[in-house]
Amino acid sequence: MGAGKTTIGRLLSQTLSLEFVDSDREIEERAGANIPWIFDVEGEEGFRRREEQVIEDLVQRPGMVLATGGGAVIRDSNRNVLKQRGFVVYLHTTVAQQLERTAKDKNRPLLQTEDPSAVLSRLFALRDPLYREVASLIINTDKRSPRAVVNEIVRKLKAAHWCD
Ligand SMILES: Nc1ncnc2c1ncn2[C@@H]1O[C@H](COP(=O)(O)OP(=O)(O)O)[C@@H](O)[C@H]1O
Ligand SMILES: O=C(O)C1=C[C@@H](OP(=O)(O)O)[C@@H](O)[C@H](O)C1
Ligand SMILES: [Mg+2]
Repeated sequence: MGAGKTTIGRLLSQTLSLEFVDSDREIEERAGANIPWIFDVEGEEGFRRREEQVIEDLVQRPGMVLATGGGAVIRDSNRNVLKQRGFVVYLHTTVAQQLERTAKDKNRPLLQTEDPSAVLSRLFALRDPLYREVASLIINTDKRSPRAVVNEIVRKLKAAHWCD
């Protein structure tokens, strides 16, 4: 959360003239409800079920940029299809930077707690190995503009022959 998946994914898609989809937005559209509502009513488990279905569907589409939510890597099935179908970029970010970037946003239910820093640190410890397992590329986003990050991703995509 706050690594910049949505922001950088959108900018990357514009740069490459590809369709952009954010799995969180797709979940909200299909549910006709926002993420805080889904967490309230169905719990995190209900949200993860929806997320798995949406990712399974979206990875079938060719030639697109997909931004997932930060917890998508928890499920083996998501990691498998992402790895199989995509060039996966892990946007690596420190907890301090994540905190700064998410502080004012009330739309992340997991961070609506007394101590979001502790939550982010715990999630980072659990998820960092999973992001590494699925990543084709790891990029540090701390103190770097979205444009600089996108330019580096494009360079690496070209080197790996994923785009011209
Ligand atoms: N590299 C960056 N530098 C500065 N601000 C950023 C950067 N990437 C994202 N942001 C800002 O941080 C916030 C969270 O970004 P977002 O794209 O929603 O992250 P994610 O989808 O990974 O949770 C947004 O306000 C966005 O403008
Ligand atoms: O890390 C997580 O578990 C989550 C991250 C969120 O997406 P972003 O990573 O885009 O903020 C969103 O999917 C949901 O609030 C849960
Ligand atoms: Mg996002």
